[in-house]
Amino acid sequence: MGDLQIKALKKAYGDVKVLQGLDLEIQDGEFVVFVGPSGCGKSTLLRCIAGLEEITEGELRIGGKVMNDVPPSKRGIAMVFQSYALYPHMTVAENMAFGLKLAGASKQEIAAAVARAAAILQIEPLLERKPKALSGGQRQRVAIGRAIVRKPDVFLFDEPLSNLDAALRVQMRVELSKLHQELKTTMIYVTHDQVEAMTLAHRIVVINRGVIEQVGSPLELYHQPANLFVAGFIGSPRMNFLPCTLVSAEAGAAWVALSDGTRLHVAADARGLAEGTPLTLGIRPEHLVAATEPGPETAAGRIQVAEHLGDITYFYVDAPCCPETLTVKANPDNPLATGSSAFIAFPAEHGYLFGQDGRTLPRP
Ligand SMILES: Nc1ncnc2c1ncn2[C@@H]1O[C@H](COP(=O)(O)OP(=O)(O)OP(=O)(O)O)[C@@H](O)[C@H]1O
Repeated sequence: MGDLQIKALKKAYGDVKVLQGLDLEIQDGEFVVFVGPSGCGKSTLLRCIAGLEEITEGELRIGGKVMNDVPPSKRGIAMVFQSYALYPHMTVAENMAFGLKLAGASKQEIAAAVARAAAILQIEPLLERKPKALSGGQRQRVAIGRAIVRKPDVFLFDEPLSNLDAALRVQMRVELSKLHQELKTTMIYVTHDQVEAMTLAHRIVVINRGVIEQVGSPLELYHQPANLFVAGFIGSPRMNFLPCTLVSAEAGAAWVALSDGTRLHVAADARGLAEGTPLTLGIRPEHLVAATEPGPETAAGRIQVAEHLGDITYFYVDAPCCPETLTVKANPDNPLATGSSAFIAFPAEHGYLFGQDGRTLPRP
């Protein structure tokens, strides 16, 4: 069975603590994606699961068995790397067969497994070629095929698509999703590409500095980020953050003042915090509204750059209410242009307030 339990897992290289005591459960058949900024420890966690790195402290179970001291080949896992790691002197078929051959499988078994994987990945016409005669996307398919033939309980993917061009990434992403639907095997996938994480995962694990910040479905993380870090990490372009102070709080609603004095109403529960408490207001680009005329609760600004992408327009707005440039996602028929004055509205129901500890204040 491909279920995993990770308990208080720590990994250190000498004095460098890379993973700081992680707890995580993964169900059999789940597609789980680890995301986080460069150096946060996501590959290290994957390599600890694979057995390529020793676990410093804590416990890893796969299928109920403690795996801490079990060698990689006995863990029931297969790993696909960014670099493909194919043997250049072997054909595609030989590359795919190699692991089974080492494990002592019969010729018939090997042939059947290779044929099945080749059919799933639609690489039958390539079986007799050497890796150098394949495109990047085809090589990655062979690397995945090599993992499939081993019928692992758990697939581990370490940024498998990052060497491919944008169009091929999209295509392979869809294929990986289909592959998972077909095999229904647990998949654990590391990426720094948010779109990959959002589209592939049942659950995303957001890691930051060796700590899990939040675990949840893509839309949970998007709509209910637990803290400022997750709010800023999930979603592209990023959520806008504005420093503000608390003016007053009632059940499910707070008034805050931005740095230019603009007062806004936000659907968040700030009761219990003192007036004047510094907070951060977060609001996503698609929820800000840029208008030509002022309205109630609008802040004045100027459009620094308007990017017209056809189906949508992005406005980058400098406004005294915010030290950072605001990003506004607008309809293409919005008449504002580079250099225009703009009035930015912050619909209360779409705002998030973050406390000084970075945690999201409760929302109604
Ligand atoms: N063998 C090692 N010795 C010392 N430090 C290491 C070693 N391997 C990794 N690290 C450190 O551990 C941290 C986490 O590395 P890891 O590769 O897991 O990050 P990551 O989140 O996968 O980043 P990226 O997206 O850049 O690959 C980094 O700060 C890295 O420098």
